[in-house]
Amino acid sequence: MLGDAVTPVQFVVQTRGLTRSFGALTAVDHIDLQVATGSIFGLLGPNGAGKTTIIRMLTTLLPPSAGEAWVAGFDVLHQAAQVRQHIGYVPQMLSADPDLSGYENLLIFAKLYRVPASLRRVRIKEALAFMGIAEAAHALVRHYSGGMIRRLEIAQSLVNRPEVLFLDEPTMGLDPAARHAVWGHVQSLWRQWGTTIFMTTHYMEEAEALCQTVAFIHQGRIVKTGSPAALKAEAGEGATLDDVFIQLTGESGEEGGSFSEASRTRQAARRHG
Ligand SMILES: Nc1ncnc2c1ncn2[C@@H]1O[C@H](COP(=O)(O)OP(=O)(O)OP(=O)(O)O)[C@@H](O)[C@H]1O
Repeated sequence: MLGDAVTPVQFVVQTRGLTRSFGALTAVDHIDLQVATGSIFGLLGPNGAGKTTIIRMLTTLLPPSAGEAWVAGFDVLHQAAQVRQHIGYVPQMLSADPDLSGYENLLIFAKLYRVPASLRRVRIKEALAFMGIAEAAHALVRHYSGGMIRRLEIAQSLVNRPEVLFLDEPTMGLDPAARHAVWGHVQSLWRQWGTTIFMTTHYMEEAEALCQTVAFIHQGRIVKTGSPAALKAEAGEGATLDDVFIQLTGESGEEGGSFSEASRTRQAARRHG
């Protein structure tokens, strides 16, 4: 929780040789990462590059096959409970219950995170207001738009005031207006609370709008790290971040069957059928 860390750390996420295999497949291959405390960091890469697997290891949901990782100063393997107390995680898949109100969904998360009963109401109201959905707090989530559901899911992860917030494809399947609204709320969260954001995205425009540092991952390996501006300059005059993506991975960030498929899945799911 904010202000609750044992010692302030310069790098709120650090990995050394982090590796995860599934049978013969090495999905994440000896990753060394350092994410500065208080920054917005973007992990970029094509479908199947290993982004979600990295997030799942950093959020203690999946044990590494080899290597080490620390989040908020705690070892993900040996201090998993402490890591969980200091993070929020918004997965790609839907995590809100459509048959409950927004308030009720947040109450479940507040209990899961063991927010003291006396603080729950305040924390929930604060998170709903922060994400701009206070007025819909008592409506059933099945009546929310896709953008509102996404903002609710982020609000859910804020009730324990996380030091680091992991967002896996935060605007997947949203229309441009809803996407911009999510960006605005993520930016104010970062500005006002100083929360470190660790996100993945396929949208290069999103990475440019939000991230100070990005790392490109391809076939389980980090192939380039830097600021969007520096990487574009290095790629050549007039290069866009999409050009950098194509140069490094041989694929386009926003096209391709599997991405479209994933996007459709999220769009279909966002209104809960
Ligand atoms: N539980 C699992 N069992 C077997 N293979 C897996 C498992 N989880 C992921 N993989 C494989 O590991 C590789 C990396 O997957 P991962 O989901 O991390 O990629 P990604 O970059 O997040 O892609 P996406 O954008 O589709 O989420 C893929 O080849 C995937 O099929």
